[in-house]
Amino acid sequence: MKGEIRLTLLIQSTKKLSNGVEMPRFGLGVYKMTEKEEAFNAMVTAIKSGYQAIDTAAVYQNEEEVGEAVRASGTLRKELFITSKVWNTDQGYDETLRAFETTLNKLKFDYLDLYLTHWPHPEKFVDTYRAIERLYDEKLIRAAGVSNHHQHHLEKLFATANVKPMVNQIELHPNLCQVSLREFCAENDIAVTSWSPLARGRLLDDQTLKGIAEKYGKTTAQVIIRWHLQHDLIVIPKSVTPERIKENANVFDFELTAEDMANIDSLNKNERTGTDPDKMFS
Ligand SMILES: NC(=O)C1=CN([C@@H]2O[C@H](COP(=O)(O)OP(=O)(O)OC[C@H]3O[C@@H](n4cnc5c(N)ncnc54)[C@H](OP(=O)(O)O)[C@@H]3O)[C@@H](O)[C@H]2O)C=CC1
Ligand SMILES: O=C1CO[C@H](CO)[C@@H](O)[C@@H]1O
Repeated sequence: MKGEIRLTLLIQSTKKLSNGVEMPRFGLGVYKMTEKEEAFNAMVTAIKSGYQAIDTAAVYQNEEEVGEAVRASGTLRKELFITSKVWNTDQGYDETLRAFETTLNKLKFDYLDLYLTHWPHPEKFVDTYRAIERLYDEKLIRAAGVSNHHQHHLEKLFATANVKPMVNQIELHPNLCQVSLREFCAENDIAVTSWSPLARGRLLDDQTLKGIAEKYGKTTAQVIIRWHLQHDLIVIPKSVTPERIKENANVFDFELTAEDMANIDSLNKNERTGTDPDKMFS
């Protein structure tokens, strides 16, 4: 019990976004949680274990379960940070406003903490973000952001946006370190969230990571999550397995040395598990 309380306190570390909103550095990703009961149980387990953030999207088809899990968790809505995203087929100004309303209705919330353009649709991402800015101005979302945006997409947004995106959620893990995009985001005060932080499980048998994990008495997943946190990234590992949900959160009681951070950095191969945003719509 004592250990659980300690873990809960430790995982409540936040990153201050450019507008001053505190975003939890650690949360639960819920992609592929489409089986309703499994999704609901995983989300409740996470919140009860101290997770303060959930990352969903309209296309994940589990926004209802997110809302239900929040209400069933015994944690106040305002203690949690919920992100969702507008899917590609709903992009455009009016379409995004409508999609947001649907999302809010599914969640049965009266606001979202963060809303993102899921992918930069070449003809529509600027208008999509304009709608997200309107939602921000109307205080329906606490922070405005994007996902899968390269530097050139962000530069295009900067030319028209009144408010720079506060977050860019991109694929990022030791095989895809995204160094230059991370630097560009830092220069522009855009927080970076790592999606597929465990490379969808593909990195868990890596020998370098296994060796480092052994040294700290941690698992490979915990070492990777710690690597994200020490790089000032927001990290949202997904798991439906109760033990793993707890394991992934148990990363606040050790620190990787600079040498181990550099060893993990050296695993970079610029290798994606998902699609390059520039190829998503071609
Ligand atoms: N913006 C975007 O375009 C995208 C956003 N995302 C977001 O990022 C989140 C995370 O990315 P995701 O693609 O889900 O992949 P992750 O890198 O988080 O890996 C998830 C996989 O790793 C397994 N796993 C998790 N923890 C452990 C552990 N401790 N030990 C062993 N295996 C483990 C899970 O299995 P199991 O569940 O069976 O336990 C699952 O198979 C998504 O859920 C979503 O919220 C993801 C993709 C694109
Ligand atoms: O969030 C997501 C989950 O993964 C999907 C398949 O790769 C992506 O298209 C989507 O962006």
